This record gives sequence, structure tokens and C-alpha cells, in this order.
Amino acid sequence: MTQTAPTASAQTLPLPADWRDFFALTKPRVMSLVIFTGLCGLLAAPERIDPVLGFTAILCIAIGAGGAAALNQWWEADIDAGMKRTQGRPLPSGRMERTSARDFGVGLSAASVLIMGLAVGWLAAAILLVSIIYYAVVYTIWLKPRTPQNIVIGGGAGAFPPLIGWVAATGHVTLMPVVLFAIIFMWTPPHFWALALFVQSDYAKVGIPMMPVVAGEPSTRRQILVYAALLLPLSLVPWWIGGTGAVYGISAAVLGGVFLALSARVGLRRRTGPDDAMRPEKQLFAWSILYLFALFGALVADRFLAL
Ligand code: HEM
Ligand SMILES: CC(C)=CCC/C(C)=C/CC/C(C)=C/COP(=O)(O)OP(=O)(O)O
Repeated sequence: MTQTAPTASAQTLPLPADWRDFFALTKPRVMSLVIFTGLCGLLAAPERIDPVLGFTAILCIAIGAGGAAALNQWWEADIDAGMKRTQGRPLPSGRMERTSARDFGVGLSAASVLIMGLAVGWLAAAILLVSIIYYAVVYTIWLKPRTPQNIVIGGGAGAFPPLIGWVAATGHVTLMPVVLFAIIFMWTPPHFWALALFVQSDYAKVGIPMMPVVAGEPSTRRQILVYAALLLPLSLVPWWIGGTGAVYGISAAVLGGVFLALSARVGLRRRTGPDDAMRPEKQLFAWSILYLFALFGALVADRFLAL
């Protein structure tokens, strides 16, 4: 057999990733709500933070969450390649080297924690570090491929931002930011399982044990309803404990009522056949996002109206 000299092949050429691919690695659309809830935690806190430090804190949450999202995609490149919803991402589409995503994720994560610690405070930095590890390692590497409870336990990752924002402003943890954490924790299962119901064949294909795939659709629907029913009273706790006024309380009751009604429609629904459109599930997913934006918006509005 004759040995041929290596030629410039597609493999040796640098992949054509540009800044748009790196930006996409940070999951900017999902992270917009993460950043918003972090900002609301910071603004709803009882102590005012210097605007430059406040901006720095939110920037660190954004960079840290983006770094964790990049690490999530570095780890899951093969899984993402197998799902229609995710195969256009920078790694599965072959536009970026895997190691670039890893280095970018580590770099952003480390920078966010360091800057938060040096400029804002080490307690906020420590919680940011925990949330990055929680998303990139505990959820992505450990829970997601192993258990249908991945979302329930892993939901903690996305629940940290308002707590980080609050701690950045005050320097300590009190009951209110822990309740805000609990609200997002309880919100995550209906948010995600509504989506999982209409993309379940994708998850089944790549062997990820999402709830509808493992426990079946009727059980997932019932669980969505249970979490939404628990979320409504939980979202009123900030008002009951005197942490907010009626603007927040009434908003939470109305928003939670709509969330519960949409969840009941999904929870009590029996699909009639494979062609059955998943409109109620899609509406619940869309509402879940609007709900969290509006609930945290109401928290801040309440705080400023009370001043
Ligand atoms: C373990 C917890 C969570 C899981 C598994 C999850 C999963 C997902 C998935 C798969 C999507 C579809 C979007 C895509 O294809 O990238 C999505 C969308 C979204 N998620 Fe979540 N999510 C979780 C928690 C959160 C949290 C905590 C937030 C914010 C506080 C959030 C905000 C959003 C937003 C804003 C979208 C819509 C993005 C768009 O318009 O494309 N998610 N989520
Ligand atoms: C500050 C900080 C680190 C915040 C963490 C933010 C956060 C919202 C974490 C979990 C939410 C998330 C984007 C899950 C996506 O699920 P997936 O990754 O399983 O979705 P996929 O199937 O689209 O990859």
C-alpha cells in the first residue's frame, strides 16, 4: 500500500465559526429570561446598589449563564445532532470545533465568577459558581441522561438568578430571595414538560429519559397540573409574608390563575390520535415564558410603586 502525503482537506481547514456562532452557544433567547429574573431580584431587593455595580452583577449573570450554556452544548453535541430542534446549533452543524465551545464555556464561566467576586461580592460569586456547576455538570452530565426527574431536580439551576441578583444588592440571603428561587423551581416542570409533550419523539430518538418518554403522556399531564397548582399559592407567599404589596399579589393571583387554567386544559386532556394538534401544550409553553416575565416584572413594579 502506498502512503499519500496529507493534502489540505476539509478536516484540516479551520471551521467557519464566527461571532454569531459563539453568541448562539450562549442560548441567548433562553438566557434573556434568566437575565431578566436576575435583574428583577436585584431591583426588588430592599437595598440600593450602585448602578455600575448593579450593571456589572447582571453582566456577570449573563456571562455565567452563557458560559454554562456553551458547556452544556459542548457536552451534548452528539445528542443535539440527533434532534431536529437542536441539529442546527454550531457544534452539530459542523461550524465549530468542540474544543472551541469548551474553552469558550470555561472562559466565560471563570470570568463571570471572578469579576462578580472582585467587583460585587464573593457571596454572589459563590452562588453564581454553584448555579453554573449545577447547570453544566449536575443537570447536563449527571441528571439529564439518567432520570425523568432531571427537570425537577435540575430546575434548581435556572432558579438561582434572582437570588444572585438579590445577594449582589444586599450581600446576604433572606427569606424573600429563597421564595423567588422556589417559585422558579416550581415553575420549571410545567414550563419544560409542556414543550417535552410536543417534542417527545425527538428525546426518545436520542435516549434522553424525559418524563413523557418514560412515564407516559397521561402521567406527565397530571404532574404538570400538580406543579401548576402548587405554583399558584407559592407565588403569593411574597405578598403573605409582607415582602411585597397588592400590585404584586393581585398580579400573581391573576397570572397564576391563567397558568393553572392552561395547565388544567393540558393536564385533563386526552389526546385523540397521532394527528392531534398539540395546541394547548404549545400555548402553555408560550404562557409559561410570558408568565415569568410578567410575574417578575410585577415584583419590580410593586417595589417602585411602594417607594
Ligand atoms: C432545567 C430547566 C429547564 C429546561 C430543561 C428548559 C428547557 C427549555 C427548552 C428545551 C427550550 C426550547 C428552546 C430551545 O430550543 O433552545 C426552552 C425555552 C425557553 N426557556 Fe427553558 N428550560 C428550563 C428552565 C428555564 C428557565 C429557568 C428559564 C428562565 C428563567 C427558561 C427560559 C426559557 C425561555 C425564555 C425559552 C424560550 C426561548 C425561545 O424563544 O426560543 N427556561 N426551555
Ligand atoms: C446563572 C446560570 C448558570 C443560570 C442557569 C440558567 C438556566 C436557565 C439553566 C437551565 C435551563 C435550560 C436552558 C435548560 C435547557 O435545557 P437543556 O439544556 O436540556 O435543553 P436543550 O435540549 O435545548 O439542550
